[in-house]
Amino acid sequence: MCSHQDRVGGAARNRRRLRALAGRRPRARRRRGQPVPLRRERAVTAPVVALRDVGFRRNGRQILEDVTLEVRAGEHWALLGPNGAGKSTILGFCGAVTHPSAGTVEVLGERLGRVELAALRRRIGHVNPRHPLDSPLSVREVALTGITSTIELPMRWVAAPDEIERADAVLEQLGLSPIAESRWPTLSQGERGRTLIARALLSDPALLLLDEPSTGLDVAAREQLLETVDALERTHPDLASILVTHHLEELPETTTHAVLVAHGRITASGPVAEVVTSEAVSAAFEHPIDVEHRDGRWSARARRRRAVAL
Ligand SMILES: Nc1ncnc2c1ncn2[C@@H]1O[C@H](COP(=O)(O)OP(=O)(O)OP(=O)(O)O)[C@@H](O)[C@H]1O
Repeated sequence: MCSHQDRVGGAARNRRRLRALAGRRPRARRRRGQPVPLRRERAVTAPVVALRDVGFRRNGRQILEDVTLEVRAGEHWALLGPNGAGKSTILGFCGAVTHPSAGTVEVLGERLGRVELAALRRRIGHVNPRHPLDSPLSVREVALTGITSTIELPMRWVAAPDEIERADAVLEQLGLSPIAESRWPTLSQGERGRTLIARALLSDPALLLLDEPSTGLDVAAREQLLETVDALERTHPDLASILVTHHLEELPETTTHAVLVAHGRITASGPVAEVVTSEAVSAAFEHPIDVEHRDGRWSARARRRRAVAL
């Protein structure tokens, strides 16, 4: 006959054995008075961007109304819609550039209006194809301006050896090492785009904003840029991104969610396969559009409303 102690010990051993079989670790015992730890799934899925009932009014005109959107770590959103729909204005909130006229915007857990925008912007990677750089900085130097959060290299600023090492590691990741010494004015549009992604990553952001990153790229350069964006899912798994485009062909394969905007309102939002459909896209663009999804890539063909009489 076994004692109570033995039975308890045996039960504990059994539990440990069962946990080991299930590949689970024993739960750490919490002392009385210690704070309850965040559950893993809650910590991982806390929104990186949260827009709630956002409105934006300028010069007596309602530009955005009732915009609600949540982007979480590891999600890659596409922001789609016709010209003038309000995409850049929404991106302006996500990038801590613009304050809303109504509703609330939280970026990286900070409420706009209660935080210094410039400090918040330093934690956001922003890829803008109209990057206003004038000096002939090298690719490595442009990437390093991601650390200083400036367009030009600040006077008398010298990168520390570990910063140069980090910059070179990111350039290597993005296939830019062979042109690390090339000067900005001599770069092709595609090389510039990838250099700006390197610059954005150097600020070690939790959020990456890509504002029409394929603008001005030929079809091959566009594919290289999209490959670079797709690789981020592997190299930066917790990064959240929002990409603005008019063209479904410019959606990276790793796009997880999409939001359609028309006339300042969200017309559809959610997992990309549910949102990027012929019906939803046609409704947002107010035009019949056939959407296709093949081999991970999207394409759209606008139908003519009526046959042209010859
Ligand atoms: N600060 C502002 N003052 C006045 N009007 C503005 C302001 N910002 C945006 N708008 C107007 O709001 C509308 C939405 O602009 P926004 O740039 O967000 O659209 P978009 O979807 O990005 O357009 P596009 O695809 O053409 O770049 C446009 O009609 C624009 O003229």
